[in-house]
Amino acid sequence: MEPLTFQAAEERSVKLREELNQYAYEYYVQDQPTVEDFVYDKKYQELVAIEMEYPDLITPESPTQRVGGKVLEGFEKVVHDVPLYSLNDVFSKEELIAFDERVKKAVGHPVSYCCELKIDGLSISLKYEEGLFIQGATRGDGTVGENITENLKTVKSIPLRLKEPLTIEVRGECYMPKASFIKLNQQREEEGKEVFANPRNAAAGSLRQLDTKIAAKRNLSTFLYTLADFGPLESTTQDHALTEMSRLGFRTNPEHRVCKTIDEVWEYIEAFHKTRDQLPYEIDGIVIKVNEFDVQDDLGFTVKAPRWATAYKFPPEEAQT
Ligand SMILES: NC(=O)c1cc2c(N)ncc(C(N)=O)c2s1
Repeated sequence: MEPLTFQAAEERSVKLREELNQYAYEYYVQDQPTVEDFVYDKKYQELVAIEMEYPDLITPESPTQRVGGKVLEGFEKVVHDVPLYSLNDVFSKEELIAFDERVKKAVGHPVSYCCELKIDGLSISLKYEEGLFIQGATRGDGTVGENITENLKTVKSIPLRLKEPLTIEVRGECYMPKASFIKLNQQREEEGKEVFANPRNAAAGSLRQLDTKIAAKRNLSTFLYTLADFGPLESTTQDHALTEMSRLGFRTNPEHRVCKTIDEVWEYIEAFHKTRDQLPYEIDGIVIKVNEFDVQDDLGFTVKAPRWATAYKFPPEEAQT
């Protein structure tokens, strides 16, 4: 086939990138692929060939930028503009009711709660400038984390460009699905390497790799759940913020639910305590947040944790006898 002129190559690369990023969004974010792998692979190879012929055509959101390949000397430190808070845990229904009583007493009226699964992964913070992914960092101590942007670029569910050119910052969890964890440990056993104790350690170990090619192969995924810098977004509740993050292209957890009473919260907790083994990812509890952001602002924070949220922790799994 005759090599394309620059003009033709530019037009073709724009179209290929749009198609490939849409396919990847359907597969990795919506879990609803619409094309077979071979369709994706064929178009991907065509884009690689065009970008090799005309490297100036490469853009930051090109899917070819997700394969990793840099070997970093180390991770730079990142100071979080908005600190990542930690949560006060509760371990019983009684403690949960006491949390609700404290909230109602402080606020003076009943509130609704947004309940979300507590994903057993690694907290991450993602920064976007005019829609472009510019920085990804670990939680660290909540104020200072590590810059792991290069590794996070290889995580296919993290959008390299948002569906709107917004300047925002979001937080969430990077995790390894149970199936990937089992496969990875089988491989490591065959290679005589030490196996990971659990998916959380496997995800953390993958994101701490200085060779980004290794992270790219670890099939990590994400659920985003906090708007840290709203930019121009005007969500007034946590539930709406999740909808907005999903609209912008982030992967959010579909199991969240707004509960009007603490009894409803307890029903939600019991339901997932029973069924969590059927989830394709590990959870270690439920996060309960006052849904309305103005009420969150009224309640504020203690030294380290929000007064408007708590984490109900499941008892450690009964040892599988
Ligand atoms: N430490 C924290 O603040 C949180 C930790 C987590 C976690 N591991 N999974 C989900 C959520 C959530 N949906 O809010 C939070 S919030």
